[in-house]
Amino acid sequence: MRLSVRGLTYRYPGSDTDVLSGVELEIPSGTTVAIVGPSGSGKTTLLALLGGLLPVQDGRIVARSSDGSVHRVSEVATWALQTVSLLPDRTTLENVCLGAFLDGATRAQAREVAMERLRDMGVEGLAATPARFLSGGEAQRVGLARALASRRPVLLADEPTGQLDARTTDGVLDAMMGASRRTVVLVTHDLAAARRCDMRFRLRSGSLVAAEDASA
Ligand SMILES: Nc1ncnc2c1ncn2[C@@H]1O[C@H](COP(=O)(O)OP(=O)(O)OP(=O)(O)O)[C@@H](O)[C@H]1O
Repeated sequence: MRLSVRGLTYRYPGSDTDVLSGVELEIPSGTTVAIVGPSGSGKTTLLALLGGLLPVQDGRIVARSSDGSVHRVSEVATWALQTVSLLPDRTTLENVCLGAFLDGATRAQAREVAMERLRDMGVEGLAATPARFLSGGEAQRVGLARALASRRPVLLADEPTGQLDARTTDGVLDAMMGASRRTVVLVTHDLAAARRCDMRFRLRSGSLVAAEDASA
């Protein structure tokens, strides 16, 4: 799924400045893209606009599949958010099954794919644990497993490794960027994660600039 962003400008209601001004972005199908930039530069806002959580005020966002058909990103994307919202009284496995139910999987299919994604994230031992007992980092990995349990071709991820140590982050990124060849938009402060992406952009003064090296 190819994503195109043209002239995207956004201002929060009541504010007198644009958070984003004229953002241009072209993401070929199956490409992983990191969006970096200082705190408050508008990264989460851009992701929210991409996924339809905020209404587009000015500009255009299009998702196009290889046959040329056009989609709303919200219909083809799955999310991994900074603050993971799991159902606290349901088990880890049940929470991850929800990702597969999004695609219309049967209960048996959902359980199979959910167990695979939990293994990818190294948390399969927690399958039967109610989500309310998980640590922050465990919950984050379960949230990512839930996102990846869906076959939707676009993954929008906001700091999905923010609560993980470096070694765990590596394994999680392997799974996230692995075989499925999704189009991934990753908002991150984690330079190691940004460097693993095919392309990197920095938000500066409301616009995106190519970031060869994600360090500055
Ligand atoms: N609902 C809102 N109403 C008004 N202003 C907002 C709202 N949400 C965010 N902002 C402002 O928009 C700007 C961009 O915020 P955003 O969360 O997109 O930045 P960010 O780059 O993701 O930051 P961080 O790295 O700290 O998560 C900030 O100045 C923030 O205060």
